[in-house]
Amino acid sequence: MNPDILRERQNATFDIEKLTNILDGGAERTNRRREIREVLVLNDPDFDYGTPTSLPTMILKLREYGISDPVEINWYKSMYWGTGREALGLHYVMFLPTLYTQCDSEQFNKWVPLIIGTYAQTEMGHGTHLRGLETTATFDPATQEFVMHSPTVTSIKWWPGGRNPLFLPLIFLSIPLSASLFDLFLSGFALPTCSGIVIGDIGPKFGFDAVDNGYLKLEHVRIPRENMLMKYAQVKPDGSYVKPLSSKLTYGTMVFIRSLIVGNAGIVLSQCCTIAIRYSAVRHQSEIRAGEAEPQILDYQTQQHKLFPLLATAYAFLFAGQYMIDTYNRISGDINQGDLSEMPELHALSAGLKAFTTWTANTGIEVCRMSCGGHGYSRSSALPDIYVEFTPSCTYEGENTVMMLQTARFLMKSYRQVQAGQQLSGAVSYLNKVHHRVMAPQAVSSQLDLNLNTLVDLYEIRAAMLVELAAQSIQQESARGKCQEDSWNNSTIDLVRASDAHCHYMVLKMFRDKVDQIEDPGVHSVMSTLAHLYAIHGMGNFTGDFLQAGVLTGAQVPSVSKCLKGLLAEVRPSAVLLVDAFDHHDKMLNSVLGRHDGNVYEAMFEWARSSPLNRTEVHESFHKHLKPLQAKL
Ligand SMILES: CCCCCCCCCC/C=C\CCCCCCC/C=C/C(=O)SCCNC(=O)CCNC(=O)[C@H](O)C(C)(C)COP(=O)(O)OP(=O)(O)OC[C@H]1O[C@@H](n2cnc3c(N)ncnc32)[C@H](O)[C@@H]1OP(=O)(O)O
Ligand SMILES: Cc1cc2nc3c(=O)[nH]c(=O)nc-3n(C[C@H](O)[C@H](O)[C@H](O)COP(=O)(O)OP(=O)(O)OC[C@H]3O[C@@H](n4cnc5c(N)ncnc54)[C@H](O)[C@@H]3O)c2cc1C
Repeated sequence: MNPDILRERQNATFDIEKLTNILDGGAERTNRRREIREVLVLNDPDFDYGTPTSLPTMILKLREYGISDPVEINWYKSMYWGTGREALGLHYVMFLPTLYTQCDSEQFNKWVPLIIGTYAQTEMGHGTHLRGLETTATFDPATQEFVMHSPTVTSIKWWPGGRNPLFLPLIFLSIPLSASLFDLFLSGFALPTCSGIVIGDIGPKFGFDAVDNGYLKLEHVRIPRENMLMKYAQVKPDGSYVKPLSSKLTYGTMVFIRSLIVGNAGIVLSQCCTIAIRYSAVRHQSEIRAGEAEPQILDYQTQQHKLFPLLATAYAFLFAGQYMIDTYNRISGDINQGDLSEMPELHALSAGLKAFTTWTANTGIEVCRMSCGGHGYSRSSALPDIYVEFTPSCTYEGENTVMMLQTARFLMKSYRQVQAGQQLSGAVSYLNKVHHRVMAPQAVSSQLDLNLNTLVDLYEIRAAMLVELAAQSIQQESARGKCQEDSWNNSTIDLVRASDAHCHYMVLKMFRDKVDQIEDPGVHSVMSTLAHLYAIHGMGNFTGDFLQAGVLTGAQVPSVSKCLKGLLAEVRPSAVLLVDAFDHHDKMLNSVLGRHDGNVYEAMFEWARSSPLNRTEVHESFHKHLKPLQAKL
């Protein structure tokens, strides 16, 4: 083991295993995760690490081991495929969940165990604006069939992931039977038997190469009436239409995956922090004091400033992911029982946190890569691949700006309710104080109060202030004679800013609530330091907001920076131990820089030598091209 890494792991001030247990949701979950990793994957003789041929093996193994819990599926898949993306991701996170949530019982029993499928919603002309989708589904009572058709070039289904030419069971979103509703259909196609279908691949992408995103053009293709997913809406044999309790129930799968993406952003950021911080502990470069040995780059304050706030953010997003999926499970359970009262709040929370966490993690991955210098740019670090696989999450499952505006819509509605004298509950209950001016900024002391509860209050006031400013912008636009829609559009910068601040407050509050639950003194102490770092770093990035909200004075601004530097120094001794607690296995990280033993240089040389380019001392291209050319000179 590298001596630097060894030294970093001495004198731990907290129990790493206990922190790993907290991240997993308990010691039993940690044991189960490791059992899946060590016994069911790494020690499985059939396991051929991450090669495409192992995909069918993985599916059969999941069934053989009876793994059906979504989280356990993800543990197994992420061990199997490491930081890459496997071709069946969409099957697991969209196709199956849609069948689970939108099929009636007869359809569920008929389809769920049997098929692999994709999710064809986006069209060439519309991805965000679902009410603009053009694919039609016209019911023919004479044959009891739906006629599926792509009337225009922009209606061609574009992007369905995992469009395996042999299996084409897919979930459709199609123009509705009635003007504002969407309905889901299972195609049941199996090529090449169906005529009227034109499919293909949309071509090379930025990344996401394990997934073959395709296109699908339908020319009056007929499918049985029974292929409409009929849990919430039905078309009767006589063609009569039974509307769902809410037209937004059709959007349920997107809310599910957005809820998963929040925690996934934390996982991906924790992977990158593991790589960058372990590497920074073994990389020596330049000098701090002339004549002395080159220091670990982790001892440079700028390197700590790059990485430690991201480390705190990774923990924050992992805890937010736990809160998000628990909230999703609770509210979707109520929806399943017909209680849709919290569906708007679930939509607003999942949409906002999906955008907030992916935007932040996306930027953070690049900071981790650049903090590793040239070796960070090498594929051996795994950081370029992680970035290329993660970055589309800012676009898919709801483009982030649009998602932030959906959250803003909920915040504006809530603000109006407070203005009308209503008492709010849930995540927006802090807006009640705005109305009664309880949010009047406290007379802040000359010293910045570092108590975590105080910091949460300051973020709450900042969010409330920005919500009020956005509402006032809309009101001012209306007062200038703008229609409601133009007033909204002319305020969307303010609206996104308000949603971002609302999500930032929510994430810090979740982090603080999780820290409060930690009983072990050592773990509580180090987590409390990270939560402070998360809050103070955000205050440094958005100082203007806090000044504008009147909760920070110009005289206090220098103390924010001073406090930040102190927290960075406080985290330094525990940095490697904090990434060890994420418990990412070397095989899954697949990173020369992030190895648990820190033996980077030896591994890097072996990695380079294993390249096909180095299979011979002199590359064949010399003999084939250069030598004949030289002979002619
Ligand atoms: C079972 C096994 C599971 C195994 C799981 C393993 C774990 C895996 C972990 C891996 C995690 C992450 C990896 C992810 C990899 C996934 C790869 C994904 C590939 C990509 C796929 C896709 O992109 S699929 C397509 C996605 N497309 C979208 O998201 C479209 C976005 N657009 C929309 O959602 C809507 O158009 C929009 C909401 C923007 C507007 O809708 P619209 O109907 O126009 O509504 P509005 O007019 O704006 O508003 C009207 C009112 O409706 C309310 N509302 C809107 N949406 C919802 C909703 N979803 N729920 C509830 N309410 C909604 C809105 O608030 C308005 O209400 P108001 O009261 O009138 O204000
Ligand atoms: C890797 C990847 C995999 C995908 N897999 C699938 C899949 O399996 N199945 C599937 O159905 N789809 C899939 N998609 C498609 C994805 O869902 C859409 O790309 C996404 O919903 C964004 O829609 P769009 O592409 O139409 O972008 P647009 O909505 O056209 O966005 C372009 C710009 O317009 C802005 N904009 C749009 N509407 C508004 C508004 N109301 N207010 C302000 N600004 C706005 C956006 O902010 C953005 O800046 C995938 C996409 C990617 C990148």
